[in-house]
Amino acid sequence: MKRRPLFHEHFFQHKWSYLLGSVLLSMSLALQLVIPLLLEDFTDGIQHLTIRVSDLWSLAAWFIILGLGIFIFRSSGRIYIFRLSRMLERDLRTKLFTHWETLPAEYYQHERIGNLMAHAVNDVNILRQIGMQGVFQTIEAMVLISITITMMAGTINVYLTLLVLLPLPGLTYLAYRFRTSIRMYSLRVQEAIGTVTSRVQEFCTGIRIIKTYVQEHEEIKKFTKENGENVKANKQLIRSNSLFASYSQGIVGLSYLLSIVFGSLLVMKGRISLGEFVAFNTYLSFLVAPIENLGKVINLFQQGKAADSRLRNVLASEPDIKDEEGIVPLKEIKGEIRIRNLSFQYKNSKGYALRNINLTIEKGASLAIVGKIGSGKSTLVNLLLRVYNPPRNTIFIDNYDIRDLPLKLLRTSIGYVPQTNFLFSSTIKENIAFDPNYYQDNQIYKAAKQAHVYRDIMDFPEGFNTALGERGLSLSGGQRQRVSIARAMIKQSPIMIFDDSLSAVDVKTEERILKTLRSEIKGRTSIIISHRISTIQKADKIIVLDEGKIAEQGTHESLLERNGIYKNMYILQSNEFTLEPSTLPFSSERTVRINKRRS
Ligand SMILES: Nc1ncnc2c1ncn2[C@@H]1O[C@H](COP(=O)(O)OP(=O)(O)OP(=O)(O)O)[C@@H](O)[C@H]1O
Repeated sequence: MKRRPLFHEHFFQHKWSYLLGSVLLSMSLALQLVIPLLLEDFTDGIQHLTIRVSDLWSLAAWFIILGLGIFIFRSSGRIYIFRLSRMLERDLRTKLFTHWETLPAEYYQHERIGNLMAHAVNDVNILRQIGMQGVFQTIEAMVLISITITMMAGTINVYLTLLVLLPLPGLTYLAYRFRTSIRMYSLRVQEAIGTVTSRVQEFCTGIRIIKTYVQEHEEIKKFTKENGENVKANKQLIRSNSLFASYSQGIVGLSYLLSIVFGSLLVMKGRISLGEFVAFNTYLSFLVAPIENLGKVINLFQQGKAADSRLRNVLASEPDIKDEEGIVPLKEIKGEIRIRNLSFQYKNSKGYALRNINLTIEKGASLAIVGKIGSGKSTLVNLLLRVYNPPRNTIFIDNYDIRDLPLKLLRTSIGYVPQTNFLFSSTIKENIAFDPNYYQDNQIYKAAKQAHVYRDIMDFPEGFNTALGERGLSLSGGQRQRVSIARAMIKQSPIMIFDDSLSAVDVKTEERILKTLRSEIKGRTSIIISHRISTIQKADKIIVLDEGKIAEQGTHESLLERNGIYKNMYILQSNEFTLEPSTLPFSSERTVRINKRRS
């Protein structure tokens, strides 16, 4: 279904508030239009010497009263309308953020962060400006132009009014002519800002690599080029906007010229009084700003249209990983996992990441996955978590196809420590208790102790309240991993997944953590991925993945008997160097060389 422009949605939702704001603003404009009438009387009074000193005082009093009235109504109308535009800004950002949270991981692989930021910042800002200046100046222009023209024609001279208005339809023509170019250039500006923002974001994230690889110059070159594109796009937009504004002023100037020449003639012929001539030109001066603003507003609406359509495109992207129709209203998961004939191919990839996987993990059992880099280990757990959707009828938990389980239940039932440990810019405590459930301090401390990071945290200046991230403390790789483990442990989930979660800690710490984890996760189903045999050798079952297939499976002992990939890995990682090269399975020169080097 085609979605209504976002600004329309907001406008209709708040139509009564906008009406009230318009009424307040219109009242201030109506008061403003009394001024030329006072000036007319005053000028005619001076010309005919009928004015007295007391009239001057009353005129001054009128001006003060009018000024106060204009001030009160205008500022309250302005505050009212501007407040609505801030609400629009808030609602749009919330809508975007909420929508982004529903989108799958895949979406973020294809979208540049800079583009997403440009949507959240620039596009939303443009729509806010429409709600602010756009609405305010449109109301002002419509009210002022219509009443002013009525006053000019009704109270002074209809022919002179028609004459000075003659050039003004040219403004509509101009707006039409510039419409396409302004919209096109503003789209280019927004895209260019997206690119520059992405570059800055990438630069900040990768600053260490850039410096260590001495790529500063190259990065500056790329940035300068993209920044230049941004300036070029802006220049084109400014050129269009300026040309439009200058032509508009020319048209307004022509109206003035006509008013002065023909108005003076009418005064000389006695068809209008000098006071009326002054009042007429004052009215005309009231028309200049709104007519000019109308031009700017038309351009702003063009930019808004582009921003609105970009935002609607973002909001139209459908999350393909969501609760599907007919989900089983299960409340709890026990933890038996069955995988049947699972093959999986990423959308943008040619080959299969997983091929014909068949596997059962009993409730409470532990499974270890080893395999070369890129053999499909993380893919398997990502499918289990439905970060990507597995094909139907391939992965079952407690005999339910995971596609039929409520997504929230599935994910809250899995304590997951990912390969890349992301910590938020908040306190350590908040990073550990990162879950919909509320946790007491002692539960947080317990999880930290289980992950063997409690002592490290207590050594930090503010313990668990120490801030991490941009303006806080940086943790070592091993500390990050252990905080991530604590985050997963606190959930007490029936299924635990550790994806290469101990790679950054030394072997001794690893041993201690594993010992604690084994006793803490007893009775829960666990999956441990690792490149280190030492991490996984005590698992109930070990599978060896090779190019997406299960090449071997069994216990540590049974796999060592097989003289296969697992045993080869074991020997390579083992510190036993007494083995003769001839006894090594797949013994290669490289294996022998490594062993010699070690000894
Ligand atoms: N999002 C993705 N899109 C396309 N291909 C992907 C994606 N993620 C992984 N792959 C590919 O799928 C294959 C398996 O990757 P996966 O990350 O599961 O391997 P892994 O065994 O976990 O590797 P590692 O030990 O390095 O973590 C690889 O060939 C990888 O390039």
